[in-house]
Amino acid sequence: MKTYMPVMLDCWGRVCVVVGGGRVAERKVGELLACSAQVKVVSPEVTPVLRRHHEQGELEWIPRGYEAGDLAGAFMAHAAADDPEVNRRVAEEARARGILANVTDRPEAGNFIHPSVLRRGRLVIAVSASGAGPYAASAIRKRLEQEFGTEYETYLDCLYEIRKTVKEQVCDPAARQKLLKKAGGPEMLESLRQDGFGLWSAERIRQWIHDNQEE
Ligand SMILES: C[C@@]1(CC(=O)O)C2=NC(=C\c3[nH]c(c(CCC(=O)O)c3CC(=O)O)Cc3[nH]c(c(CC(=O)O)c3CCC(=O)O)/C=C3\N/C(=C\2)[C@@H](CCC(=O)O)[C@]3(C)CC(=O)O)/[C@H]1CCC(=O)O
Ligand SMILES: NC(=O)c1ccc[n+]([C@@H]2O[C@H](COP(=O)([O-])OP(=O)(O)OC[C@H]3O[C@@H](n4cnc5c(N)ncnc54)[C@H](O)[C@@H]3O)[C@@H](O)[C@H]2O)c1
Repeated sequence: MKTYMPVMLDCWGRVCVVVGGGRVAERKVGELLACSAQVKVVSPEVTPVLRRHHEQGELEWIPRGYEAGDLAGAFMAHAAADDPEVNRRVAEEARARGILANVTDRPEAGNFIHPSVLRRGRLVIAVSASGAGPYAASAIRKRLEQEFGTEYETYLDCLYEIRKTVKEQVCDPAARQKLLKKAGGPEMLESLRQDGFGLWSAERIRQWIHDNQEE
């Protein structure tokens, strides 16, 4: 069985080329735009959603078929045309350039696959069936959607601020570690729940540090 390495890629501002402009390309572009990639779509035709992204200046659309050289300067490529021969050529160019490639009709020709993704602000839950079947990954993601509600977005925003303040204000490594461990634990989620998931003020954070340092 093939096992994959899960990673969180920083695509911000990096050129990511998507060859094809259909339903599958649209899904992959959605994920790329969510992480602020610089998206370039090469396809004679695109879906209305992709066209709208283009008109709003959110991506570059090259309205023609793929040509060798289209991947120049790219960080990542997606081969999502409905022509296997085109996808094969895209995969080949990506391999020759040593860049990341997702090949939608023949995953083994590329070097990464997409998980099913649940986002709650900073919380990202990615589910993969490692190629066994996208419906299974999607169904598991939908179950997790029930458990991890929108409150997790505020929870992690708060945690981010608390961690920043602790790192600025608490010099002793042992005390710092104790606080950070506590902040990441289940009690913090409960405290925030009791406060109605409002973002804590700087004063409230200082108070929390003070209360929990003295214990
Ligand atoms: C999770 C998700 C993420 C995303 O795409 O962003 C995703 N596919 C999704 C949907 C979906 N895919 C397919 C259908 C039609 C139904 C069906 O055929 O079953 C639907 C349903 C729909 O479209 O509604 C068909 C399909 N998929 C692949 C092939 C080729 C092959 O397996 O050889 C074929 C046959 C094509 C054909 O022959 O026509 C390949 C891949 N699809 C993957 C991911 C990767 C493995 C993921 C894993 O196993 O964990 C992998 C390997 C590569 C990749 O794409 O990265 C997303 C769900 C998002 C969500 O709902 O949350
Ligand atoms: N991995 C997945 O999640 C997944 C899911 C379903 C289907 N697929 C596969 O993905 C591919 C695309 O499926 P779809 O449903 O988006 O198809 P689609 O018919 O909706 O879109 C195909 C797109 O490819 C474009 N295209 C055609 N020739 C091209 C060329 N020479 N250069 C660039 N673009 C070209 C078309 O203009 C169109 O925009 C198919 O090969 C399909 O088997 C993958």
